[in-house]
Amino acid sequence: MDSQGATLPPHVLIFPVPIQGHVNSMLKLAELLCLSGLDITFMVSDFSHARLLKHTTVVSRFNQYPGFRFQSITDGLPADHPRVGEQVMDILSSTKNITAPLFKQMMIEKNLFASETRRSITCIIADGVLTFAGDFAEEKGIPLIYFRTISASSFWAYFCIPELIEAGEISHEGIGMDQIVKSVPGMEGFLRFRDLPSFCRAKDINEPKLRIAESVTRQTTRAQAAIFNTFEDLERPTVSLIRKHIPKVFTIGPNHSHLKSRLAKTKADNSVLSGSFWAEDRSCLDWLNAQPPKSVIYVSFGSITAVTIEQLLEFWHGLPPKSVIYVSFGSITVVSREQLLEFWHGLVNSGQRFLWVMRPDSVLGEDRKDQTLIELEEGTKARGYMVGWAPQEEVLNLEAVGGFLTHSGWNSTLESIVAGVPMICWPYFGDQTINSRFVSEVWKIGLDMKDTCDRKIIERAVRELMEERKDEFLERSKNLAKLARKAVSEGGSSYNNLDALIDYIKSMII
Ligand SMILES: O=c1ccn([C@@H]2O[C@H](COP(=O)(O)OP(=O)(O)O[C@H]3O[C@H](CO)[C@@H](O)[C@H](O)[C@H]3O)[C@@H](O)[C@H]2O)c(=O)[nH]1
Ligand SMILES: C[C@H]1CC[C@@H]2C(C(=O)O)=CO[C@@H](O)[C@@H]21
Repeated sequence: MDSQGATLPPHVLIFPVPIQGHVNSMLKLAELLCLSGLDITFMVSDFSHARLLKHTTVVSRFNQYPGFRFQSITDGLPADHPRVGEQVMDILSSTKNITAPLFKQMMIEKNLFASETRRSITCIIADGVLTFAGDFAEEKGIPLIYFRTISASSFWAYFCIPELIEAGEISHEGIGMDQIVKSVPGMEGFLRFRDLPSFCRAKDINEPKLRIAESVTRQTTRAQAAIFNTFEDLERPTVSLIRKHIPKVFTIGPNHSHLKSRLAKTKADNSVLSGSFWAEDRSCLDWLNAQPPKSVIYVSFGSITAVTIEQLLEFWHGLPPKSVIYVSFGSITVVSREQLLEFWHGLVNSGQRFLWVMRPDSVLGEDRKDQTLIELEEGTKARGYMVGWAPQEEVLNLEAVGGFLTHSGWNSTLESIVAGVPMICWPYFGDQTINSRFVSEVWKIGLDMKDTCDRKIIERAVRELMEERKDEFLERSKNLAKLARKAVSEGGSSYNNLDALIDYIKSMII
């Protein structure tokens, strides 16, 4: 590097798993690093890139940062792959088998993205699940930091899979799902078998999902450091245990709130960029603003969850009168035309007002918003509101929203915590089953109805959250929200940890 090059900033490659929840939090990290003047190459799948270009303002947003570039690459799945429900797991094998060799070739051919104005990559921040990015970093001697986008507690439970297997605590048949798990240190008091990450619900200890979760998590220790989208006051005991295995752990979250806090110091506009893969319908904000304070429950199952129509009908029938419901099936759910109609009738017959998020492409066999959906929208207007995709973070911060019925994806959980909104959790898979246990038993800011989908249970849960125990839930949620905001403000733990991370990245330039 010549004398001019010596003054160039570090150049970080950020590489998320191309799924909504992962891209969202890693885009926020990218902007946080851009604000500190680092050069960033953000590697994203062709599929997600096209979605971002179509539905967000990423281009104009990142044009403000001359050191930022997108680089797209295939996710290895055919264009028409649904990327929803359980099938989302295909992304792990397709990226490993197809993306990995292309990534390696691209990195070599492009000389690690070096140019006149940019160093070659000085550090890779890879999604903790993308082990091939770690292999490449190791092979080329490039400093590696893993960013696992789930909670520290979920990560820790995955990390303890070998101990769970050793203690015979994986195959819980005959033991009972409500028995307490003993082999996850720090969680002996409250973690039941049903709360373990869903991949631990294996009949056989050699089940591929279990073994992949174990190996992917354990290999994190080869990185020089790890980043978590969490904050010390939220998960301190678990983070301390992780630090015994990975000495450099940077807790810098909640990323969306941290970005807002940093933008407020440096830019006139501190609005946080949406990384939505779908077009946000902002008209629901006006509708929500017209509702009484804390009267609305927001329902969203994130971007991967797939539910059956029977389960959905149970939800709608169970909701109490005079509560307004926000309904979102996230980005992954698909239903048939017939199921959709059944669902809609169930919803309308339940007599509730609701705000319903229904993606136009979520009806199986329909590529466009067809007549059925238009009719449903019309019919829904009488009782509520329907949108294709919501600006969730903004929705949660509106005065009208008093509860969030969520699938407990980690971003949704953090967004609800920052907004001080109590949750009813209906986890679908993976890390979500742990998150929901922490919401109900550790932070006590909501209810966990995992493994049930019964109208009576739902009705009871909604009444408990929105009426009977409303004040205590709101009080604790408000307190936790304060701690989250403190963490990302100047002098807070996440704020300081981000500064330390940036110094660390600078120190790694060879
Ligand atoms: O109508 C909607 C619904 C969702 N969102 C956003 O989409 C994101 C969804 O993220 P998350 O809540 O984490 O759900 P998933 O997309 O399902 O997340 C995947 O990735 C997460 C992070 O690894 C995991 O915790 C989850 O289990 C996994 O399913 C959030 O930022 C939401 O604000 C919207 O903007 N509008
Ligand atoms: C594709 C899913 C398998 C594991 C991933 C994950 C994680 O454990 O980091 C969380 O949620 C899913 O999006 C990912």
